[in-house]
Amino acid sequence: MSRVIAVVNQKGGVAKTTTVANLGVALAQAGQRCLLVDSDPQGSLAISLGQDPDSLASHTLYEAMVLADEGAHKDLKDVILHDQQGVDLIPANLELAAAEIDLNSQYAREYALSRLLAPVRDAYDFILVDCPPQLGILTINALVAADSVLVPLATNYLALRGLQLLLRTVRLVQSRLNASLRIEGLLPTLYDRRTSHHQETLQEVRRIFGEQHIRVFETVIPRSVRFEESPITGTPAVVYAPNTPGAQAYRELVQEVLINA
Ligand SMILES: Nc1ncnc2c1ncn2[C@@H]1O[C@H](COP(=O)(O)OP(=O)(O)OP(=O)(O)O)[C@@H](O)[C@H]1O
Repeated sequence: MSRVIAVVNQKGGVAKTTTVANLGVALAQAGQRCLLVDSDPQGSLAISLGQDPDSLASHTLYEAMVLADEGAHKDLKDVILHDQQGVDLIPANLELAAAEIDLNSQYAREYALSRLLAPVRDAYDFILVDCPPQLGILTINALVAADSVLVPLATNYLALRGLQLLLRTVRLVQSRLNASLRIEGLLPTLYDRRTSHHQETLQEVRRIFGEQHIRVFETVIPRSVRFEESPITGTPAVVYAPNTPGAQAYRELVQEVLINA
C-alpha cells in the first residue's frame, strides 16, 4: 500500500511544486514506485516534468476527479502519464480551477481524490500530491486522501506567519475527516545561509516546532538558481543539475522520508 503525502502550504511560491518534482524523481532514483498528482490549476508540475499542460486537453485530474458523475468523465488510467523522468504523473491545467465550484455541489466532495486514488494505491510506494496555494476544497481533498502532510516552508519571517492557520486546518481535518492524518514534517526551503535573517528564522522554526513536537526535517533546501532554470529544461534539478547542493539536499530528504516509513 502506498504512502500518500500531501505537499501543502497556502502560501504561494514556497517550493511545493519543486519539492514534489524533485522528491518524487529522487525517490524513483532510489527505487521507489511513485505517482505524482498535480492538484494545482497552475499546472506547474506537468511543466517541471516536460509536459505542456495546455496540450493535455481533457486528460487531466479535472476530468478524472471532478467530472466523475458526468459524460465527459475519464478513467484514471486514461489520465496517468507513465514514466515521466521515472515517475508517473496525473497532470492538471487551468480547468481544475473550476473544481472549487464543481466539487462544492457534489456529495462527499471532500473524498473525491481519496476515491479516485484508491484503485492505484497498491501500484505505488509513494503518491505525492502537489496542492494549490490556498486552503480550499482541492487542498482539503488532498488532506483527506493523505497519510501525511509535508509542508515546504521558506525561511523568512513572513513565510512563518501563515503556518498556524495551516496547522489548525490539519487538526480540523484530523478531527472531522481523516483521523489517521499525520504531519510528515516541515521542510525549510529557499534557504540562503549567508543571510542572518534566514539563519535566525531557521533556528526559530526548529525551536517553536520542536516545542510543539512537530518534526522539522534536518534537510534544508538551499536557494539556488538551478531550481528556477530547471523547469525550462522539463527536468527537475535532481536530473538537470544532479551534482549541485540543491539536488543533493533532495536526495537527503529521500533518506529522511524513507526512515520515517
Ligand atoms: N531552492 C530554491 N532556490 C531558488 N528558487 C527556487 C527554489 N525552490 C523553488 N524555487 C523557485 O521558486 C519559484 C516557486 O517555486 P514553486 O513553484 O515550486 O513554489 P510553489 O509553492 O509550488 O508555488 P505556488 O504556490 O504558486 O504553487 C519557482 O520559480 C521555482 O523555480
